[in-house]
Amino acid sequence: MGFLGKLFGGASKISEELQEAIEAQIKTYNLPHTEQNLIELKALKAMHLKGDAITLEISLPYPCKSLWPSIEQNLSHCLKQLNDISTVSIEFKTEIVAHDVQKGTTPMPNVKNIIAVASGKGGVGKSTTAVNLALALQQEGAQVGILDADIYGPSIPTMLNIKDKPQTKDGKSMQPLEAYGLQAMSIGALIDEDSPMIWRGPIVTQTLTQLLKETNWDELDYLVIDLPPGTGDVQLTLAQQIPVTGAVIVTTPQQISLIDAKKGLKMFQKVEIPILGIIENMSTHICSQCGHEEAIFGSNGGEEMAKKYHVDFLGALPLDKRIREEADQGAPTVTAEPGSEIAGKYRNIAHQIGAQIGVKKRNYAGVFPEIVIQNT
Ligand SMILES: Nc1ncnc2c1ncn2[C@@H]1O[C@H](COP(=O)(O)OP(=O)(O)OP(=O)(O)O)[C@@H](O)[C@H]1O
Repeated sequence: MGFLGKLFGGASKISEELQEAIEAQIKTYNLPHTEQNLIELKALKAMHLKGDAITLEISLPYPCKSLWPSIEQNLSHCLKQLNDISTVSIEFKTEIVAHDVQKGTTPMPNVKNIIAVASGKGGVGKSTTAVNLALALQQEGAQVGILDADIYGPSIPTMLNIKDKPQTKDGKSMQPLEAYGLQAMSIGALIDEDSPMIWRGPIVTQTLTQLLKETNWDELDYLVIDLPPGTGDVQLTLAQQIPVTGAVIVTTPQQISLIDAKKGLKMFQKVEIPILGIIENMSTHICSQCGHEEAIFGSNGGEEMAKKYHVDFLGALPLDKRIREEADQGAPTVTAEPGSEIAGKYRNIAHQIGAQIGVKKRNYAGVFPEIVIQNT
């Protein structure tokens, strides 16, 4: 007896044979960026069969709204292979849960998953990548926050055009700032733009941990943290103290950046934070005048590094004037030009990150999915 049959074999009016056939068809399709089907992902919540029309209620564990039409098409194709089914409709929802964090840390009650964005070297585009990814995750259906922990160059308020200072309701905690549907907090919002950051390590880590914990994040699925560049004591302490679900490393393809990115990778491995993957930024430059493509910083460094260290290569972003201009103007590319090829690249990376987290171990005992079959 199959999975659906085991649950409802006695009570359901649908023949056991049809249940098994439906289950077998569903199992032939793996969801994008995962190697799991709806049943393995515990994403199938209910099925209704009326005559030869079937409706599936599915709840995906990662945000991918722009992929829903193709998922629907693929599942319809699989189910329509059965003689008993001629119409398939799907009701989608996104339901992101909290996943495991590294040993020695406790998950935050109002933040389900923290994604740390790091780079070994400064200036490789870590903040630009972090903010575009946060926006992409949010556009795809998640509740997202961004914490600008880049003490040496807090740039998120500029990139999100945030001019307000954080407010407090109780004198103890701060309300997150808001932009484009994102919740945001930045060390930059609390300090004078022109004051040099000459704090010592322990003060930096204490301030950042406070900033994280004393912001009233509102039920976040993901909090993206833009870490300070480098792999020194500050970064190591943060990696040990912040409950992180996974880390993303941003690098340019050039050797000098890759050497530092490897140090970053090893730092996360040391504190047992899973690496979600490597992003190669400023991969190639496409001339806005003649369209000529040039690998200014060398080619494929990030991809080769990912292969060597057995981590995922999440994708490459070109060195493109628009990415800089739009971030400088306070509307990052994913928001300014959501239909552009570049925004598509950020979205693709966001899907992979979400999917990787979605298949990780949950930080509570997984509940057996409640599947309801109705035959009306
Ligand atoms: N793919 C890209 N194409 C064009 N410009 C980019 C790209 N990525 C980032 N930039 C630009 O490069 C500059 C540095 O980017 P960013 O501030 O994101 O780097 P960073 O790694 O966070 O730096 P730091 O951590 O040292 O503050 C910015 O002016 C940004 O607009």
